[in-house]
Amino acid sequence: MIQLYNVSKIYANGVKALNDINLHIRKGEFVFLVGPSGAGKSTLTKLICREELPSRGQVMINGRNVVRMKNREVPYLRRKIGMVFQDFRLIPGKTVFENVAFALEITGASTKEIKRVVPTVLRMVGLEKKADMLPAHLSGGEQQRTAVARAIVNNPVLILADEPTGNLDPETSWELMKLFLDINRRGTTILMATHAWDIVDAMKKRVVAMSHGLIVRDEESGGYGYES
Ligand SMILES: Nc1ncnc2c1ncn2[C@@H]1O[C@H](COP(=O)(O)OP(=O)(O)OP(=O)(O)O)[C@@H](O)[C@H]1O
Repeated sequence: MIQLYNVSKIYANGVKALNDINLHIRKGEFVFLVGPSGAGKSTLTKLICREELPSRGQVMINGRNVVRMKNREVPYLRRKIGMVFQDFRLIPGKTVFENVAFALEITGASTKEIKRVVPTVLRMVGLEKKADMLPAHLSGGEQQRTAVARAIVNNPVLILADEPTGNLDPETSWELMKLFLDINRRGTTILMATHAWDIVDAMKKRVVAMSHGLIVRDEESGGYGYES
C-alpha cells in the first residue's frame, strides 16, 4: 500500500528532514508515527500525499510511483487519501454538512449522491444532529469529527492524520481514537503522527519511531517509548 525506498528530503534551505528512509505499510494497517518535534514525521506524510517531492528515492502508493506522477494525476491520488490535521482546517463559512459535501463536490458527485452519502457519513461520526451548524459553534471534538467525516466521505484507502488529537482534551481524544479504530476495522489503512504517548501505549498498534530524519524503531504492538 505504502512503500518508501531510500527516501531523503532536503528542503530548499538545506535542512535534511529525511535521511534514506525505507518503510513499508500494508493495506489495513494502523501505524503510529512518533518522535520528537522536527524528527521528520510531517515531512514523511507530505511525501505520501505528494505535497512535497523527495530529493532522492521512490514513494509508491497503491503500486503507483508518486514521484513520477504527472500533476494532473495528483487529484486522483489525493482522492484516495483522507487527511486529518491538528487544526481541523474546516471552511468557517460552511456548515458541517457543507464542509463534508464540498469534498464530494470537487470529485464531481451529483446533488443526489451528496444528499445520500453525507448524512450516512455524519451518522457514522455521530454528528447527524449538527449538520446545519457552523464550525465556530462546535466543540473541538465535534470539529475534528467533521474533519474525519470529510476525510472518509470519498472512501479513501488511506487516512493520513497529523497530530489529530493535539487540540483535544483527553476524553475527546479517546472518542476520536475509537472513531479511527472503527474506520480502520472497515479496512482503511491509517498512518497517524502523534505525540499522544498515552494513546500509543494503550492501543498497542505498530509504532514507527523517528529521530533526526531516521527511522530508529519499527515495532508491531509497540509503545511510545520515551517521554514527550
Ligand atoms: N518547508 C520547509 N522548509 C524548510 N525546512 C522545513 C520545512 N518543513 C519542515 N522543515 C524542517 O524539516 C525538519 C523536519 O520537520 P517535520 O515538520 O517533518 O518534523 P515533525 O517530526 O513533523 O515535527 P513536529 O512533531 O513538530 O510536527 C525540521 O528541522 C523542520 O524545521
